[in-house]
Amino acid sequence: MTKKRVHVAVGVIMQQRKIFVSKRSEHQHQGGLWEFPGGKVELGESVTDALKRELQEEVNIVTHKSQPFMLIEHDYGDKQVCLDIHLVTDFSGEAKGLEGQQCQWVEVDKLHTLDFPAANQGIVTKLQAEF
Ligand SMILES: Nc1nc2c([nH]c(=O)n2[C@@H]2O[C@H](COP(=O)(O)OP(=O)(O)OP(=O)(O)O)[C@@H](O)[C@H]2O)c(=O)[nH]1
Ligand SMILES: [Mg+2]
Repeated sequence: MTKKRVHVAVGVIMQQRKIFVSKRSEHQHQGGLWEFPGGKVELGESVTDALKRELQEEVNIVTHKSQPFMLIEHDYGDKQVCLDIHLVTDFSGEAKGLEGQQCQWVEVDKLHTLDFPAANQGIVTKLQAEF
């Protein structure tokens, strides 16, 4: 049986050494863990467009500038994901959870104190090494 493989646009929203994170709801895949906002890239959609759409839908911001940061392939067993992670360096609007999810701005230095899905470990490590 072939496993589902999902291409995900993920946004690291950064402002003055703080990063905006939200909590996945319990019923979602990897529920109850913190995440960088984002979601699935739809058929025929570019990653940049998917990122812009998801960030507007989930956390209320309009992305003006983003740049590729890293790509992570991870197999959860029940699901295989390809996280296409982008740094969001310019946006407008106040970041807030539009889907009832808990959100917070967290210092880069404190990112490792939050519980993220396993696939995110590499993102936290790279962010703390570079910023
Ligand atoms: N958005 C996001 N998804 C992540 C992260 N890390 C990670 O493993 N994922 C996985 O990526 C997959 C897709 O993301 P998603 O659930 O946000 O997709 P979506 O917004 O389109 O929502 P939906 O599932 O309700 O349609 C999930 O299986 C999720 O567990 C992360 O930091 N951010
Ligand atoms: Mg999502």
